[in-house]
Amino acid sequence: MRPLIIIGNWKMHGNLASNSDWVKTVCRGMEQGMPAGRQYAVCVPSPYLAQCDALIKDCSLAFLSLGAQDASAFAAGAYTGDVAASMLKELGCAYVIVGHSERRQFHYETDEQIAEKALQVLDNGMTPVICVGESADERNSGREVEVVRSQIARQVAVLQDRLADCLIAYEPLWAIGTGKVASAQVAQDMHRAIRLQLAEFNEDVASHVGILYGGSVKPDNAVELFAMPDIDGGLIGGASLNSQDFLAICQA
Ligand SMILES: O=C[C@H](O)COP(=O)(O)O
Repeated sequence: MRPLIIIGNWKMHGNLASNSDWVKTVCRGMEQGMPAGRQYAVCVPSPYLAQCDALIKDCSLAFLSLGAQDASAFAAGAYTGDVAASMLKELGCAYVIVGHSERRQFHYETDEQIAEKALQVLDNGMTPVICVGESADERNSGREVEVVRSQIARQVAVLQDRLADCLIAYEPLWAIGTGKVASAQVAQDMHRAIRLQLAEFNEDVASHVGILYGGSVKPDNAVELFAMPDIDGGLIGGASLNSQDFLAICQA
């Protein structure tokens, strides 16, 4: 049985004061009791990892972890501005998002680079959250499954059995930050397609991999999405910035 995993992604938002309020509010809310068997995390901007690590450790909830939003594809070296997976590990991260569509769009990341990043994250004992998803044009021209299959195939080619220790986040680009959530059935259909594709490679990997949905998840649509058999949780952007909304989604 795969656990439900809900991960907030603050993207490039936050400051020292608001981060502290957020973590303290979420911890207080979670201390009141959460549905059993779930895992939660928040992926914060790199400069705030140490701060948020200390705040999360202070509340010592075994089911709440810290995550990062990207890692270098290299272990160390002359890569100005990049952050190595080993550094993220030292700062308390359990999860690292790789290949978010905003990294693909603004930093021209390729599937091959994303797979190398995932390997670095795995080699340092953390869980990569590998993002895939199609654009509105690709869906409108009926190519959504083909596009996502090609992204997944490139991950399989590099990661092989190690995919069993990764999470995949299906995030249709047309649903990110737009308020246009994929219907639960549209999301389920793509999650199913991803799982079937993984099963073509290895049935054991397919049954173990958690596939999260991301794209305009809100407290009022989370229950229906998370009830789908192949949706194993969510990657939450905008709604994770509000501690009460994030808590409500975690409790959905
Ligand atoms: O990483 C999160 C996704 O990009 C979803 O963002 P959103 O919830 O603001 O649509």
